Amino acid sequence: MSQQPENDVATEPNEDFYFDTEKDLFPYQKAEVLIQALPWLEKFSGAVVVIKFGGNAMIDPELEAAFAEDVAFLRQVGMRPVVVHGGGPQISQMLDRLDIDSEFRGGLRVTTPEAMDVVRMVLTGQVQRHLVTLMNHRGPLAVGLSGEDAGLFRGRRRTAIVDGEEVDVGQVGDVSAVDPTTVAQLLEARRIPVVSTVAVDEDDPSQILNVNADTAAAALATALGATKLVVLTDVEGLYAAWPDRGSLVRRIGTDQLAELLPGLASGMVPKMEACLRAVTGGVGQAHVIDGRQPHALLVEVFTDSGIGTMVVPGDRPAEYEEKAGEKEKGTTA
Ligand SMILES: Nc1ncnc2c1ncn2[C@@H]1O[C@H](COP(=O)(O)OP(=O)(O)O)[C@@H](O)[C@H]1O
Ligand SMILES: CC(=O)N[C@@H](CCC(=O)OP(=O)(O)O)C(=O)O
Repeated sequence: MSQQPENDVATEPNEDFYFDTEKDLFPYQKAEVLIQALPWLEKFSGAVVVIKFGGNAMIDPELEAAFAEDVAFLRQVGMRPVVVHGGGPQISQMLDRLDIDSEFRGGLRVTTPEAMDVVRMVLTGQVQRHLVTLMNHRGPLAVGLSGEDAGLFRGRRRTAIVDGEEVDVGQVGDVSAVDPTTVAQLLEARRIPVVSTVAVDEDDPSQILNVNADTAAAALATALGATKLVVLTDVEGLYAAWPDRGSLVRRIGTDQLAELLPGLASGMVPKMEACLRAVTGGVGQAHVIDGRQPHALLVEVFTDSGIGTMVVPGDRPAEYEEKAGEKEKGTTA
């Protein structure tokens, strides 16, 4: 999806964020940071957090390493992180190398049987393996799973909507059923599951389907009764009037998000749909945050102000950047 034209106007990450904690923080400020984290450490102890890591964030090795550290940190302080990864740019690169045509319609990759082989190979054989190895630098905790494993994801073919018309996009599906047993068992064993988003076709179990990773992350978060879904992307969050930078939404209720959705441009649609589905499905809160900022995940979870866009249940008018107060401490599922 990152190939879409909206990306041309993506905002630049804030360079001021890069600082050296040893040089730039006085010792008492370090203590301040730790103290600020305390209520969140208490609140999220034992919480299941599903994190969607997009293919765009994986292009930068430093960001990837920071992400792996953040996930290890969450696990180390007693949370139960689950990583669901994308890999759109990596799939496109491999399709190009193999000279296989690839295009997106309505935000979904048109997936021929030949392209599906490449999607499966890149997601489970390349991207997932790479993330598992990276995360295991800090201890042998990460275990890779595909949606094909132990009935994790079953799917149904879907079409795309382009200019109001239904369009066939081939072997592309929506998640129709999730069996989270194996993921839950891994969490129980204090492992970190790393999930690729291929689903078995419910109507023809000899076939597999390509599922958008945001959609799959939401389905898994719902099935696990997760406390939080966090989607990392390449923009600060949801802009209500994209690309007007003054319209960054800090917090929004599901009712208002449902009203906003039909007017959104395609890049944000699967992400906001995923947040909406997860929170209406019982996940306490969903966040879209800027994966271009190192340690964005830790900032979101452990600081009072949080970052990005937070989706909460029910009727809450959108709050914009300057109006947002302290982030809401959602209910633990
Ligand atoms: N209303 C909006 N708010 C924020 N970003 C938007 C909006 N509409 C479209 N976009 C685009 O969506 C992009 C994120 O989607 P995508 O590229 O598919 O992300 P990812 O690769 O992380 O899945 C942003 O970079 C931006 O260009
Ligand atoms: C159906 C569909 O479009 N599937 C996506 C799956 C990967 C994905 O969603 O990756 P990102 O999160 O990096 O975009 C694709 O083929 O690119």
